[in-house]
Amino acid sequence: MRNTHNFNILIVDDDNDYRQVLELLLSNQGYDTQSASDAMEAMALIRQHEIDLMITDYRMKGMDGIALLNEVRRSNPGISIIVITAYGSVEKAVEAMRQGAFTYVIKGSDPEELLLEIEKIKHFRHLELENRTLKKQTNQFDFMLNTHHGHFRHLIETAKRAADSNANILVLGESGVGKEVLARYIHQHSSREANQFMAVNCHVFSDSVLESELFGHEKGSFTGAVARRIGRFEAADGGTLFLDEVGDMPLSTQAKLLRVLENHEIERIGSNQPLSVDFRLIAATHKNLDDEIRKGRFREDLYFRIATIVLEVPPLRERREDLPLYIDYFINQIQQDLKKQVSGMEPAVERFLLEYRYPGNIREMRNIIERLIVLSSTGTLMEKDLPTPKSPTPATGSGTPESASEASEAFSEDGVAGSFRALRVIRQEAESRHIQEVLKQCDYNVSEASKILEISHRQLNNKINEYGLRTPAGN
Ligand SMILES: Nc1ncnc2c1ncn2[C@@H]1O[C@H](COP(=O)(O)OP(=O)(O)OP(=O)(O)O)[C@@H](O)[C@H]1O
Repeated sequence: MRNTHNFNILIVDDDNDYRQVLELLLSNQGYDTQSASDAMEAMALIRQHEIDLMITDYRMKGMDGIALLNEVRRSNPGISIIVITAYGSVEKAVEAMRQGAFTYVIKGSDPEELLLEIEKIKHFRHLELENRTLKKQTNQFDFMLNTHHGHFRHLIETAKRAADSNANILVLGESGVGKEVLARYIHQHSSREANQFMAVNCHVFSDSVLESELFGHEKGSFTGAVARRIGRFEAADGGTLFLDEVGDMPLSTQAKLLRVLENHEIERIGSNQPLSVDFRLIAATHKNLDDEIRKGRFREDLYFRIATIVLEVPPLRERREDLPLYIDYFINQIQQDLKKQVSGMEPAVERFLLEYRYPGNIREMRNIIERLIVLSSTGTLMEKDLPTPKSPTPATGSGTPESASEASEAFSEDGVAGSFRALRVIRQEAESRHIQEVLKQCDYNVSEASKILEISHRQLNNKINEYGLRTPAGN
């Protein structure tokens, strides 16, 4: 059974039988449904309920499906729309898509097709929500300009200036330094701000899926292509395309990307109709692309295309002067998010936060502070809730115990508190091994693995980064 909770679908059709069949089909899948036999009734229901998706017949007495679609797009632009049409009026349905319908479905076709389209809509809505949340976060990132680190300040100022141009930007830096945050910051300070920021992580898709993600495909262009799909290049039209982990892109896709950047045109897989696209590319990688070029794994001509401006984000451990700024920022943010008041921290916690080397960079600092706040029952951040051995090993090593032997050192270190920390380390190791095994089982398909592990796609990506797990393409 699909996870369909809290997804409210309005069915509009003057054909009672068809409407009832659809209602039955969708409520059997666990969706909440409302139904209306004409446009007026539909509009009344939209005013009363929070509707996520409207499925409307094209041809109806009175106001037809297209007029209803236009009315809903104007009054409730957040509602996704699918148009149902009879055989023979496909051009009209395509017109409906041009007017803003997500897709069309032919009456009497396999119901599984409709269910798949609904799944897709849910997926897109989820991405949009994530996008909005990240965008809200990005609004607060002007605090980055308060940096005390000369090179980082210069970098942010360059990013802001570069935002005005249309130049392709390459962001380099270790995992978790904030490359995506910087990319969003650039988008937000650019003239494309009102349009999409479309992020694609090249590392999480297998080679063929990556191409279909980027270019989209026509229905029937390969097994499993049950409906037309708009790719990310097209979806980023007018906005910014963020290609994360571009160093992991297979050579064949690199060649195709280069052509798109040269011609500003794409063809969906299974179509030979060129479509012009206009997006600004920001690419990012934690890899050393010079090395990759030398080893023949990255095209030099593509490098020159994507690297008009290169921004290299320094690791957090090289910006020690900024640690107090970030610590305060995250404590403020997280206490607001969790609605929990932080009254202070034990001196050992402060020492730790200021001396730790943060191999996972800003992402790791955020996680550590979040954990300290979640675990604190008194409002004071406590040493016992720190995730690693007490000594932060500021000068050498990563500061995170990486092996069972390090864990067992922590184990013998200081009685009960040490034992808890060691257990935590062992648990993290077990978790990392388990995730690696599941990934392997699923042939490194992150979506499939996240389902088995019962965590979100994003959480799994974070774990992959946190534990430095690499799929074969990343090795
Ligand atoms: N300047 C910043 N201000 C606030 N939070 C930040 C900042 N930079 C990074 N973060 C936090 O760190 C997390 C990681 O950032 P981001 O995803 O941008 O890093 P990344 O370098 O793109 O990582 P990866 O290479 O693993 O994709 C974000 O979710 C965000 O919470």
